[in-house]
Amino acid sequence: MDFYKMQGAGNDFIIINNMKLNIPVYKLPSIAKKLCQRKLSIGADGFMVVDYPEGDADFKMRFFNRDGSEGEMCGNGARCISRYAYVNNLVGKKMTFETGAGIIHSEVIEGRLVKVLLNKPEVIKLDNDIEIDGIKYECSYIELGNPGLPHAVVKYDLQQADESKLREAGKKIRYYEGFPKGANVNFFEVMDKNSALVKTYERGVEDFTLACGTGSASTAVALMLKGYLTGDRAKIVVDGGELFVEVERTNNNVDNLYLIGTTNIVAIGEVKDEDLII
Ligand SMILES: N[C@H](CCC[C@H](N)C(=O)O)C(=O)O
Repeated sequence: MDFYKMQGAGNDFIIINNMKLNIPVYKLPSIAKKLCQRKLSIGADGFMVVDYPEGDADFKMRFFNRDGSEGEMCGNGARCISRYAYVNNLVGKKMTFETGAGIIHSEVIEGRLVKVLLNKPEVIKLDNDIEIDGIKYECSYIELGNPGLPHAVVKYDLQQADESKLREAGKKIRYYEGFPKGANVNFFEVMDKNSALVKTYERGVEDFTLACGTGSASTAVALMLKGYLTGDRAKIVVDGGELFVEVERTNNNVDNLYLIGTTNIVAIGEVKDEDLII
């Protein structure tokens, strides 16, 4: 089984082409779980599969978290799979693909840089403040696409933060009863009118990742609509690098939401994991 290991802003993925491999879909979650284990296997935040499209798009992207759960979408994953499809001659520089949250339009701008038109925010609750164990959090809730990928956007003094307290908070908010699908928890600290620091505790990874693309985009939307950020382009600084988010909107209505950033092909290889019984 040939694979690519890629990362975008430190969010890392294993990618395979199931149009060649034809692995039955029901086997994919267990393969994801196995291969994404750090130290025991290749290790990654997520496992992505290029598959035959159901409609007119160029291909279908299936996204699995490292715990084997299927996510509706993944922004950094979408950027990486775009470059994967391009370098493997499956598509040209511009492409469309199906995801669990809807169709994605994407473009390999040049070299490692990819720009993805994300699914629109279908749910935006800007003032969704929450209280857990007596601690109040300024929080917004956003779902990208339909069915939507759930994101909480939470204010936090990240530069002063105690890592283990932050992780505890992330874990609690991720399972907060007010979020029926659970949520990816994006803690933010505004840097200036055009940039913010973001750290995401991810559903399905159940820990912080070095970056979350849809989380960074959801945060940019919430911060622009709340007036923390001005202009229509934001720089989001994450532990694994930088992402850029562009928001085209009519007042509070988001028309187009773009995620831009570099991708990195780490390795191209063949899976030989003896623990993997396919
Ligand atoms: N890291 C991803 C999000 C993965 C979504 C996943 N954690 C879930 O909620 O199923 C991103 O760049 O957008």
